[in-house]
Amino acid sequence: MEDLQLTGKLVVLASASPRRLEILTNVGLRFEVVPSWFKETLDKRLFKTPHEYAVETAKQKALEVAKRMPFKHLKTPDIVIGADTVVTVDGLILEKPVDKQDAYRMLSRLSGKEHSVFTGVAIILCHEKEDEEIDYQVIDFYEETKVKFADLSDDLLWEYINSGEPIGNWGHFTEFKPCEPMVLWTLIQRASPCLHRFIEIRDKAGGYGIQALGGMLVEYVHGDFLNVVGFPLNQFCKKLGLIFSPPGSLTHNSTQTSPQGSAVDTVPPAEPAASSPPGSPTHNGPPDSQGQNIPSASPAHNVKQEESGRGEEEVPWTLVNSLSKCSENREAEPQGINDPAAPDLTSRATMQMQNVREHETEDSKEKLCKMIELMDGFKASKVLFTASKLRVFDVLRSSKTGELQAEDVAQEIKASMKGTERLLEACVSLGLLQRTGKQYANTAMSRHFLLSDGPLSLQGYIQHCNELVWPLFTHLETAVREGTNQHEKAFGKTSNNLFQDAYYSRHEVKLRFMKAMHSIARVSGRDVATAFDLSKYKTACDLGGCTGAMAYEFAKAHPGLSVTMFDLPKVIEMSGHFRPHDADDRVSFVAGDFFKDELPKADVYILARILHDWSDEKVHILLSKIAKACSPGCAVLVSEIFLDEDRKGPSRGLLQALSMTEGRQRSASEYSLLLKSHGFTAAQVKHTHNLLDAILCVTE
Ligand SMILES: C[S@@+](CC[C@H](N)C(=O)[O-])C[C@H]1O[C@@H](n2cnc3c(N)ncnc32)[C@H](O)[C@@H]1O
Repeated sequence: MEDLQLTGKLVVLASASPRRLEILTNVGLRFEVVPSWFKETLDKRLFKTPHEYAVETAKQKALEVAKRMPFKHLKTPDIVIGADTVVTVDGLILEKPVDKQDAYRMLSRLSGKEHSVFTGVAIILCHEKEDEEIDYQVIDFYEETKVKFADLSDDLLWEYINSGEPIGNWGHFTEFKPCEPMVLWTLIQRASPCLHRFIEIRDKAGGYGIQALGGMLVEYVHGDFLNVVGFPLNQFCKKLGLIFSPPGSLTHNSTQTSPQGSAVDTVPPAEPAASSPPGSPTHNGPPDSQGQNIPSASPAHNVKQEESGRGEEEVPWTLVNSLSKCSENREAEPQGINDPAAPDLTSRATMQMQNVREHETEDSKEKLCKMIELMDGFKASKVLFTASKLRVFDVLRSSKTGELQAEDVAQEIKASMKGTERLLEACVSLGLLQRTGKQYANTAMSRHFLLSDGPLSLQGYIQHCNELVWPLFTHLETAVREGTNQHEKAFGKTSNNLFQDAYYSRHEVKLRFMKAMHSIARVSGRDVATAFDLSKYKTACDLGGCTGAMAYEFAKAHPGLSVTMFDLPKVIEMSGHFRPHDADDRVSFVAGDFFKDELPKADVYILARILHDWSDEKVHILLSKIAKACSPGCAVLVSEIFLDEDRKGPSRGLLQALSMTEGRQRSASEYSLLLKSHGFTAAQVKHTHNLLDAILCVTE
């Protein structure tokens, strides 16, 4: 039996469930946790069977993460695992109770009866194609386990409900942050709903947790016990074994014959992760009987652990392989406490207490992980800044094979061998580079965002962070004590007007600032430009449009729209440097000061990253001027980082506020109120899940 490994692959669990995490961790799988944002709102009536519903939900959860990660986390996973567990009884699907009454309703329905627990699992294989589009292949299956509850008195039920377990006995909410390297710009990009966000873990389908106190309610379990806990490990391992079997040994017959159902689909890259009912192209589509859509573990994947630099605790693949080769037929023998080998009730209770302790340990490990990440965050950021500044990513790209040894890189970047090696190794650990043997190469994420001439290059913004934001943050303590911006301390110069005094006083600083704005506008511009239907408008004016990157995105997205880009004369004189090769002549440039000069006439005024920079007083001056220039039906589109309504995130916005001069960050409803006070109403808000969100309001 060949040993197969997931070495070097980025495996992601798209679930915040500590139980799933524990089950997979226990078998030695190394993975990251990125909880899915997919809302479990599929219409159950559209599904013929409960397992179809669970499988579809699992698939949508996993796809949402697979599609979000390249943009929000700046890395493409190799494998994303999604799961959804439902309990069914009397033809009803029970999910997670929302409160104690709901838990009582569910548990009393289960009392004295046998019910089924279905877990749908989706394994998404992500393949980056040559054009950097990503192919998603879906392997899904489900597992059913039958569980019988004893007759439960009301007193017992309430005692159990009041223990807190049915709706989360480690607190209803837990602060969750997966263990990942914290790179400043990763933070900036993805912190929003992922970091510092409270994620519900009261995730007990049917309102009980069999692995803890809820186990005492159970008379018998027929089938996979771990399936009831939340993840059918046995069948999952078999499927993994099939997927990563050596070429030739792959069979997909199981997708047609397995009683537990399994399907292989390819999802087109452009497809949104929206909910889709069964029968949609991605649901239970025909399996690829030739196996062509399934990647096999090629010898290249079987790199030795010491070469890969990852994974000393690999999955015991011999076991996984054996499982995968086992007959697909389920064993008819019941498992659980009817099984003579199963532990008696007392020892089960002891095991459950042990489980509680293990969960607590896991919980504190997660917290420690987060602490370490926070403590080391600045080092990671500086590694990124330094590697970018030394052009490490460009140097690797320019080599013939796309990979170089440390000494060649050292020579190219004119740095010491020892220092370069350390830098490259640190980059590998942060996912910025990959290493095979002694050869270093860019990762997909670096190719995407870190090459200086890439269409989505963040180099400009990274250098701005390095040269301007970093020195400001070294004076954070004073900034907090004094409540002021620390430009003078950091740069030996006061800045009353951020742009005139700080950014535009020297040519190279201005160019750097413009490059920074340009890179953010290139990365976020399309999502902002397509956030709303602007087809009824003919003209737009992008106030403070800087290099015009956003204006070009609007022109591209709206064929009937002409866009005037308006900015200070010092900026307009340089904006030609940033003109795209396919520049649209519907974009024109006007120089002026939006506080003092007359504004160009337009149907829509765009304010992208403008309002947060100014005091309330100046914001009102600007909005009054826009309101005056508008005729009825005109609109204002504001694009900013929108704070959550409770101002608890995203940290990207709140961290940025720490180095602000006179401005401040606002939530969508604060922007809406602000605009309303100038006669702009009927707010439409778009959270783009990119760097900037958007709000559109119209004049009455
Ligand atoms: C934070 S940048 C945003 C750039 C651009 N809107 C974007 O999203 O990429 C602010 C812009 O406002 C411009 N700006 C600042 N003060 C201005 C003024 N008084 N009149 C016109 N533009 C101004 C700056 O030159 C700069 O381009």
